[in-house]
Amino acid sequence: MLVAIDGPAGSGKSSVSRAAAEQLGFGILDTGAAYRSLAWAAVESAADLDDPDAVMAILDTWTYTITLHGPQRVTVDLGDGVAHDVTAAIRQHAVSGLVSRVSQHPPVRDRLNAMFRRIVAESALPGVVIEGRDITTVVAPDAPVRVLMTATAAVRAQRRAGELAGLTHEQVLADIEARDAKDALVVDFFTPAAGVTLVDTSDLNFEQSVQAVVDIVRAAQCAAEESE
Ligand SMILES: Nc1ncnc2c1ncn2[C@@H]1O[C@H](COP(=O)(O)OP(=O)(O)O)[C@@H](O)[C@H]1O
Ligand SMILES: Nc1ccn([C@@H]2O[C@H](COP(=O)(O)OP(=O)(O)O)[C@@H](O)[C@H]2O)c(=O)n1
Repeated sequence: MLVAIDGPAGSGKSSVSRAAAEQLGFGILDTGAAYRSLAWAAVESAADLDDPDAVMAILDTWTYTITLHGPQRVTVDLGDGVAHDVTAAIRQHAVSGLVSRVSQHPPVRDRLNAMFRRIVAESALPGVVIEGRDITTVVAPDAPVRVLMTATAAVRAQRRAGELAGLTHEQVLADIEARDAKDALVVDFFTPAAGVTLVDTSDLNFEQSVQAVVDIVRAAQCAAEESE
């Protein structure tokens, strides 16, 4: 079973999807990690992040891996046979500020979307939660469970501020609003598409958010069993 989850920065998609996947015995594919790794790779190769051809050239030569269960581990081989562990590097604030520049290119998105579908198809897991910005609409529009996770900008900034030492709430709020605005030029992750369930986590704690997703998946599993 495929569970598609989208949402803006700090809505809880990654952490909630991971915990829900664990409870369900499913894998988890964090698609943002690939865009982050691509931005990291572009900087590492001194490529122009705004030039789609330069970014596509990296996709032609790199080898990207990500774990679908257990602790997340992400590696990038830039073509020289060395698999760099970028798990921590791609979470750095500097990388977050650059990702929208590589994710804005339509051919880059097409290539990564094909990679995401391949990773899921080859996983041989009973289910995979796949989370990002355009999973419910572009990557897996036919997924039996599709969720848009939201929270107010202030709540999202508060959650992120807890992770980013040294930045004020105002700085974090300004950063995520700027990134969301740039990302939203390419994909709409603020309004649920037809058939997508909205989960607003503004007034939910972490456990309640996880439970909301697990409940939606269990209801879909029951409905599928009944129709068999
Ligand atoms: N419902 C929630 N209530 C409180 N904290 C949450 C909730 N959901 C997520 N968090 C915390 O907020 C932070 C950002 O969540 P994350 O999953 O990284 O968001 P996203 O992937 O949407 O950017 C994490 O530290 C996470 O533990
Ligand atoms: N499906 C996706 C996932 C991420 N992204 C891009 O990757 C960036 C990082 O995504 P992320 O999910 O790791 O970001 P957070 O919401 O965790 O901060 C986003 O700001 C988008 O630019 C995307 O364009 N499409």
